[in-house]
Amino acid sequence: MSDFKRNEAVPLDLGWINHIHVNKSAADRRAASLANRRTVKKEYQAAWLVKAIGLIDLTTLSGDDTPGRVERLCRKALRPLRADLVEALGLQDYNLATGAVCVYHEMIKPAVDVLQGRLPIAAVSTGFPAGLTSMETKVREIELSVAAGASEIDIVITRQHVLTGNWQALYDEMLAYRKACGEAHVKAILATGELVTLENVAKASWVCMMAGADFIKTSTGKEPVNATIPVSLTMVRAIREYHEQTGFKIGYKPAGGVGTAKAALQYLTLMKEELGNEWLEPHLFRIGASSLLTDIERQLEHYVTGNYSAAHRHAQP
Ligand SMILES: O=C[C@H](O)COP(=O)(O)O
Repeated sequence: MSDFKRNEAVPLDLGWINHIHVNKSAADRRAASLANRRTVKKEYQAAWLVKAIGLIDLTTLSGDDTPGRVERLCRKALRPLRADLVEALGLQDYNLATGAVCVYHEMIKPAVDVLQGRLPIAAVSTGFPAGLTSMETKVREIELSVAAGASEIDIVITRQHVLTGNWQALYDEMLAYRKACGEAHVKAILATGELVTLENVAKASWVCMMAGADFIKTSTGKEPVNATIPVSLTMVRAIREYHEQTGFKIGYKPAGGVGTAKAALQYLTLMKEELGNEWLEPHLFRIGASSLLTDIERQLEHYVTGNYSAAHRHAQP
């Protein structure tokens, strides 16, 4: 991470944005092939699942969240696996924890109380999940979340800017959010399930990166369709090309509906194949998920009790 240079806004190039084209059937074919990949050999899958734990933004974003639930989530984030599993996997000397926790603004304080700086806190701001409060309210929400102790802010973009092709408005919005975040890293949630086409997903990815987003993230988890492999392929290829053109490395966060070890392995494989090992670290890759850790723990338990092959019959990356 030593040569890591945080993204900075670059001028919006509308000529470039308007010419972006995505070959949907090629993306679909590539996505279908990913399910059969053998990049990660079976014997390494347990190690990859342990790695995946460190990439999770362990999330609770429910209307009935309470301080008690968030405190429990944070304790789980600090000790993601049961002690017997840690011992069986030989991980006693490894400081295993999730990448971060992700909560609503009102739940930052209980998270701060438990984590005490040991893990980053990501807060969803800007009128999550629809993002349809006033711009003034959204910017203020970011400022309050940063002041409360969030070091990462997951913003939601205004979907109508994409749906009406108003790229300048999206760029200006993202610039304002990035400025309000200050030193806190900003993840731009595109809500891809509401953007209709992969072309829109690609264009929105580019505009948000050009306006200074540190990460681009698929979904809030509240849209009818959340993270998918074709959408992810489109976004990580935009990240790859943005890096080639500007030298800035942007992180990627699939989120919403990523609930199985099998899905996590597919996303790790995708990142490795499209962007390389460097993008398998928490400063460039997170998986936003509320239930994934439970399934990973279950699969690792099968692994240490010898039932791993059976458990992973359908989980080949
Ligand atoms: O940002 C994270 C998502 O809201 C989590 O979605 P999930 O509950 O489907 O895992």
